[in-house]
Amino acid sequence: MSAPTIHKGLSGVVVDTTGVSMVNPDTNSLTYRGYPVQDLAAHCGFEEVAYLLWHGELPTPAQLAEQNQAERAQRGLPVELVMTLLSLPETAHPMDTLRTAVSIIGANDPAEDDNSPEANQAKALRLFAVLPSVVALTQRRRHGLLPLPPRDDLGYAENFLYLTLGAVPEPVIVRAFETSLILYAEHSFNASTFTSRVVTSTLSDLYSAVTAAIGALKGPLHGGANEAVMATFEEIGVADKAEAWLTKALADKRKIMGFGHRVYKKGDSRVPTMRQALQEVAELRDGHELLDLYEALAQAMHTAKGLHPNLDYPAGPAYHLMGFDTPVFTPIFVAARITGWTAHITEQLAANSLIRPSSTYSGKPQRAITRC
Ligand SMILES: CC(=O)SCCNC(=O)CCNC(=O)[C@H](O)C(C)(C)COP(=O)(O)OP(=O)(O)OC[C@H]1O[C@@H](n2cnc3c(N)ncnc32)[C@H](O)[C@@H]1OP(=O)(O)O
Ligand SMILES: O=C([O-])CC(=O)C(=O)O
Repeated sequence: MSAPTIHKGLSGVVVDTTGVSMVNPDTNSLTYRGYPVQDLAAHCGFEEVAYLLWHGELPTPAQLAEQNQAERAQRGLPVELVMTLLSLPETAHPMDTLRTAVSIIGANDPAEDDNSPEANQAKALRLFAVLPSVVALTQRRRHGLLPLPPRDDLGYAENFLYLTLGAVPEPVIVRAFETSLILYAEHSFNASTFTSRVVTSTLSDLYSAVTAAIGALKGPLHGGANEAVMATFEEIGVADKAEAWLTKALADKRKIMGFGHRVYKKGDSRVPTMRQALQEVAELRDGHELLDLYEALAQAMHTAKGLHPNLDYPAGPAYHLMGFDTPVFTPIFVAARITGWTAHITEQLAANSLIRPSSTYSGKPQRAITRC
């Protein structure tokens, strides 16, 4: 019998179908429920995109109004949750705080184990509504500030920025932020989404699946890269030093965060839209030096390795210029991706099969016990 072929990292393995989104590396395209993500970023709000991912169609004005009303009503954090989150060490990474928050919200939900589509949609909307408050709490705590109460007169992106930064910024910043949320919302069977589907496939609950997905997203080979990109920029300093820095980093066999992708080999479909948003933020926030460094490193990386930036590369500096602290970049990604994760959890449950792949044994041959 010939040995089975092993696909390390499940690379190229098709494990299921999905109707949520399609990533096409040949045409460098990404569609959510059939709509190109660039069109959604140009014409829709993040709340509409969330509705689309959950329900399969863009909302009518009445459907959007109903969702917005329910979302705005659930933005606040219960006092006990705030107290528990503030009891975590100040050194806790905001991703750990976020993961803990989801776990606590789940433990307090009497419908936690109800896996009906209706109950899970209610949980998805609740997490969607509340996560910006948790992200904002983590940034404000870093500055010795208490959380602000959410504002139900503001849209999702505006309220998120207000809660974190203490004021609603210029419309250009709001739109660039909203663009990033739309681009981050969904990306087929990426590692964190797949994690959420694995957990769901055991018929566990939605909060457990999301908690696990947050853990998967935290790693620098996945969502954590948007924070690592900023660390790279800080290490390099100025554009003139990018090429020499890269030569040494590659000689040291370092991974350059924000470059490369498991699926896209000719460039990430979302980068041009986010690069444009970064440009607009940089023009408003005196970010020309950072933009020069961005271009210098991207050019050097292309020359040295033929590798293209992924979405984390423009998102990191854009968030920095908007006023976010680096440790909240990946939590912002969570707040956006909660829409995609929960759409996949619902899809997994609708046609479930336990996810349990096989392996080839590579350990010691069978042997007899001689010691105990
Ligand atoms: C939103 C997101 O999650 S997007 C991804 C964010 N992650 C990052 O930016 C982390 C940096 N990038 C990487 O580590 C990788 O490109 C990954 C993990 C994203 C994809 O990994 P893979 O699909 O396994 O990469 P792939 O097989 O295409 O790698 C080909 C070669 O390029 C190298 N390579 C790929 N990305 C990078 C990088 N960022 N820096 C240096 N070398 C790299 C690999 O080491 C490999 O080299 P080798 O053939 O000498 O071993
Ligand atoms: O698809 C992936 O592997 C990673 C990614 O870009 C995402 O999750 O947005």
